Amino acid sequence: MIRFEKVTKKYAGPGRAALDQVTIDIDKGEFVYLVGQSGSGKSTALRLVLRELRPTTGRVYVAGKEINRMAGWKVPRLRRQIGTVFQDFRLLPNKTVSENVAFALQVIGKSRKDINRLVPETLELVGLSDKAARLPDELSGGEQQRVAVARAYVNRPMILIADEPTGNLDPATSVGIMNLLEDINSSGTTVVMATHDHGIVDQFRKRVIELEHGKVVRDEAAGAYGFQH
Ligand SMILES: Nc1ncnc2c1ncn2[C@@H]1O[C@H](COP(=O)(O)OP(=O)(O)OP(=O)(O)O)[C@@H](O)[C@H]1O
Repeated sequence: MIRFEKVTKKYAGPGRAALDQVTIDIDKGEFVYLVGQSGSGKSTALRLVLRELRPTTGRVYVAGKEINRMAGWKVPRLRRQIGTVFQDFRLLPNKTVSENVAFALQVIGKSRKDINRLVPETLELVGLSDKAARLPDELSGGEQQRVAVARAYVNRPMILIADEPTGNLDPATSVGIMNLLEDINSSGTTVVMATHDHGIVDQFRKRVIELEHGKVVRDEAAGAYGFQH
């Protein structure tokens, strides 16, 4: 589903490559943690999958297509198949919960009929049916992140990318978000999650890919957060 083939990404300016000859293969339906210290290259890897960046050398494949070569007009279609969740939620403050989730479908031209079916169904899935008419600032952090997950998943993407999704949440709330991500993963969506959250990685064992200075130093099925921590 996602393949990095000897991917090197060097940003402009001096300094070492953010990713250095990285080869990774992630199958459909996997749940993978990307771990590593700040600056190790996790966000760069995620941005390459979204084609927000292109590799300096090497190839990135998503669903069998080499996305660096993909024509620009096809990129929105690629991104439509990838849901994203971030540490800071990124909800639209003036839209209700329901409108935030609906907006993700409106911008890709879904019909009113589909929107009216998918939004309540997805809010139910994340346990927020009763908060549909609230504004984001009337919700707890955990609830806001549930809205963000609903928004990422409402189009049933083949891949869900989560960059530090539990970074702003307390441990109990984080467990709730992980349960949701696991449910989404069970439906067949491939989940790639960059995280510093030792507790979560150790509790919800999944494949762990560890980066250090832009290189893969560990790739372990059902791994712990790290040996050194
Ligand atoms: N837009 C950019 N321009 C130049 N250098 C960048 C840019 N983005 C990231 N870098 C550098 O690339 C390296 C990898 O950064 P990246 O953000 O991928 O790491 P990370 O593992 O996601 O870190 P964090 O856990 O802090 O989010 C770092 O040295 C960083 O300073």
